[in-house]
Amino acid sequence: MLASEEREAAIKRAHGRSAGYGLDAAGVPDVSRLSTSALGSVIAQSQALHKYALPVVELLYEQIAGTRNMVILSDAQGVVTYTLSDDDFAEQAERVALALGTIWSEQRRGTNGIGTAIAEGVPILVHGDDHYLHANRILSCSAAPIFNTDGAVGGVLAVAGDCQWLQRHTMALVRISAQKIENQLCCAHCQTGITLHFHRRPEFIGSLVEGIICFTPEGRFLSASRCAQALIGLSSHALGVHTMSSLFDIAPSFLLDHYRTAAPGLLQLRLPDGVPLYASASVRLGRSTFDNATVAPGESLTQRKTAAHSTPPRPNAEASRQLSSLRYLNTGDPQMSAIIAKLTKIKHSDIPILIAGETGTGKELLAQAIHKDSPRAGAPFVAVNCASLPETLIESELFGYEDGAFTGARKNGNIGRIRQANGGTLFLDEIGDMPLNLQARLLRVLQERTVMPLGGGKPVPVNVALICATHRNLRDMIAKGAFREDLYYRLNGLVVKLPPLRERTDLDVVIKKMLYAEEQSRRYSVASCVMQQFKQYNWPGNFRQLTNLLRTAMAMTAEDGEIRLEHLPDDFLDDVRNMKKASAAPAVAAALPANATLGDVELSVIQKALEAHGHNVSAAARALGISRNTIYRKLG
Ligand SMILES: Nc1ncnc2c1ncn2[C@@H]1O[C@H](COP(=O)(O)OP(=O)(O)OP(=O)(O)O)[C@@H](O)[C@H]1O
Repeated sequence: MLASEEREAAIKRAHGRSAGYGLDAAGVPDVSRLSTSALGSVIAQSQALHKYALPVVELLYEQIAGTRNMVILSDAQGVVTYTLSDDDFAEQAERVALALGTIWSEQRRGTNGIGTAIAEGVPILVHGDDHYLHANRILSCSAAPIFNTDGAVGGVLAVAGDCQWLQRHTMALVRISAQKIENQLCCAHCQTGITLHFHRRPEFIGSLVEGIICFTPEGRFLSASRCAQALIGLSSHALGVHTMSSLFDIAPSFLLDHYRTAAPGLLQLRLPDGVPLYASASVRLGRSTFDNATVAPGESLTQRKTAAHSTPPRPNAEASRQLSSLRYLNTGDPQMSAIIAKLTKIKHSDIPILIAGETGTGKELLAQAIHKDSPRAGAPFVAVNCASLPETLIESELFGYEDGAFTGARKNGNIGRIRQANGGTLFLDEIGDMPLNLQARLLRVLQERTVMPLGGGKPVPVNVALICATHRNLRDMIAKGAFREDLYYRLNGLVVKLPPLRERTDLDVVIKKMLYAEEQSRRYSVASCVMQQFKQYNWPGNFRQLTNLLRTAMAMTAEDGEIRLEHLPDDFLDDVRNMKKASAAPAVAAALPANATLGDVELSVIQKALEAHGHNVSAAARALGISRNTIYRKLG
């Protein structure tokens, strides 16, 4: 909305343009209107705009009904394509030819709400004598351009009425409504793909000022709302060369994993310049839509209600969402049942929890389930992977920093992940990878319950529940002087060790739930000979590998949805064959010394996979169900 001097300047410019068009201010206005067929084709061209704008127009009308006003929708040339008005204003509107098919461009009508909003490209109030043509000075018009995602004006939303009845808040209502329409037009670009709703402050997500950005399922840029362009600092045109990874440093597969977790809270993203953002996402793939509503693996993924797709949640899905997440993870394996029983007992206390287990066994998923079942469920769950952050960044990332604490530090500083988790749960994944000097700082935070940001300032009190995870043997690390004993005893209030997939006795139930979570609109099943192979396989990548394998196999199935041997990837079948000759992981483990750590076993499995795939890292990563980066990291 323009400040009053800016508005006056805009009106002045509009008068200049109107005079330039040779209009006679005191003359009879051109009130001609399009023929019915010409108007029909204009409306047909505005179909997308109408689809998303009309519900908003009706809502807007409800707010101004009875105030001698009319809500108007025009196309980008100022042709009125839709009106909704009070009867007592209709006569006045008729007098100035404010009707369907009339053209309110500045060229025809001089300074006026619709035409001037198009010419200036901003929301504007044109009131009484602001109008260039004397005949229109009985009007007051609040108009806002509706921008397409490419930045061009696609139409105008306006409220026009008797100038003696000006309602001060009308301009704000029109501007908000136009923005609502723009946001919906932006989301409409994403019939299949990923839509991120984001803002620097979590409380603004879901509000009108959130940024909306859409990507294809592969992560290519599709569209961005104006707020998104402003928050990112790039125009829609400049965003065109970006992908989800280049902008936010996350891959679409990460999002899919995120929405299969038990408590997919807000995502925490970072722009290339380091600015942190909070985001929620809606992923629409084929007939499945899932988003930030609570989704546990195996539960029905939440069907997001939109005007276009509205599927009521199924009663059983509703019921299963009532189950606690920990109970949900209890699928009948005795080791898991024992873990869940222990965790359930302490879920109301803030006892630090240490989760051990091989890669992909569901450590983060369990941590989220613990958080979701705890009294802290309404507060943030903040996960930090100590292995994936460069050593130089862990400190600033965790503890935050003051303005100008170091070269390259962001203006206004950064509160750090520990403070972001205040009131909630801090999950430190791969805690064994935390450098020794930071272990000392973390210990101080846990003892003193305060954080001291880098670059000075006062200690800030924090209140977090701590859950850590590791695939390493921390006791061995302590013996080697690589992990602080005092920190270890602070972290291990309760230690639970997640069983690897090959030891789980509930594979049938788990797979059934996973298939259902992937796709509820179709029934999938696993042929018994395939299940037999699954049970014999050693699953070095654990759940992560199983998830990837099932996704691929599901895409291969025929009409009946049964996963048969021919639907499994060749490298998996090769692995199964090789393993039958000599069961890989136990053999690897057996070949290692008795005091070998989980890390040693992992390393051997990775080396074996590399050998089996001719040292092709991508093929080995695929076979293990882990990323190439993980292989490089583990080998490094
Ligand atoms: N019980 C389960 N049922 C279904 N999917 C699961 C289960 N446990 C884990 N997964 C899936 O497996 C993948 C890996 O899980 P998660 O990240 O929790 O493992 P992790 O042990 O933390 O892995 P890493 O050690 O590599 O960080 C995720 O996609 C997760 O959703």
